[in-house]
Amino acid sequence: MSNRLELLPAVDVRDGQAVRLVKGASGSETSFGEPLAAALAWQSAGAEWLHLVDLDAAFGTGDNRALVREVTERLDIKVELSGGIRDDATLAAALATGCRRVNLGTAALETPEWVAKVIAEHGDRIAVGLDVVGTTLKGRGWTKDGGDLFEVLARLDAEGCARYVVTDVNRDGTLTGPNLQLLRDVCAATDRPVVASGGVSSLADLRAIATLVPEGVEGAIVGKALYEQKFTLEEALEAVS
Ligand SMILES: O=C(O)c1ccccc1NCC(=O)[C@H](O)[C@H](O)COP(=O)(O)O
Repeated sequence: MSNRLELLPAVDVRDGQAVRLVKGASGSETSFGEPLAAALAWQSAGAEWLHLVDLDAAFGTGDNRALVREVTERLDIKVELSGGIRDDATLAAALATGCRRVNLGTAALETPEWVAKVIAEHGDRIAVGLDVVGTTLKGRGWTKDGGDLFEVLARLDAEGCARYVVTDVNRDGTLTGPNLQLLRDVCAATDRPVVASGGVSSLADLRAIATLVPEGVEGAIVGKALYEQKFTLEEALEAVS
């Protein structure tokens, strides 16, 4: 494991547009234009990863599959793909985009046998998104309760899950800072790498997350702070280098 925090700028897509939500709530979108333009801008700024979310697929309001495939194909950097990947067909379509890995969320809560099977088949191309309010997991676009964080984490660890993307839903898109205690608690409960998501507002937040690399935090997803120009991606990469 590297001792440098990886940064994953986020492009969340709703109805063909790059958007930011507040606490993941459907209807709270602010639009930031073309997803491909945003992704190419992060790549030019030095990103090694893109976190790409199909929000329509996550919410069950359609999908942006063609656009997600186009973005993934046009980039040279690694892509982590999230949103609505819940069965063989959606997983096959997601992996066929050429993304480096996918995040499963709802499926880990609702169809655990299938998730165990695809973890066994695809190894570290599968990550699980642990999206929580308190210690209650959220599925179906973060709208439905789905069990206890630490019980599900223990089960996924036993099944060989390679990596977790941990989001405090109440911080997501709020620019109120990451939930560092949640990240510490998850790292204490698993030996798998953790990607932090939600709430980053400043370079100080990124430096604070970087102090958790020795505990198991591997990366941090950054969305709204970049779109609202709280700092540039170049500054962020410098801050964690
Ligand atoms: O990732 C999902 O599947 C998802 C589902 C429903 C609502 C939101 C979802 N993801 C949001 C993100 O991954 C954000 O891009 C990320 O947490 C960045 O948050 P922030 O830096 O606070 O804008």
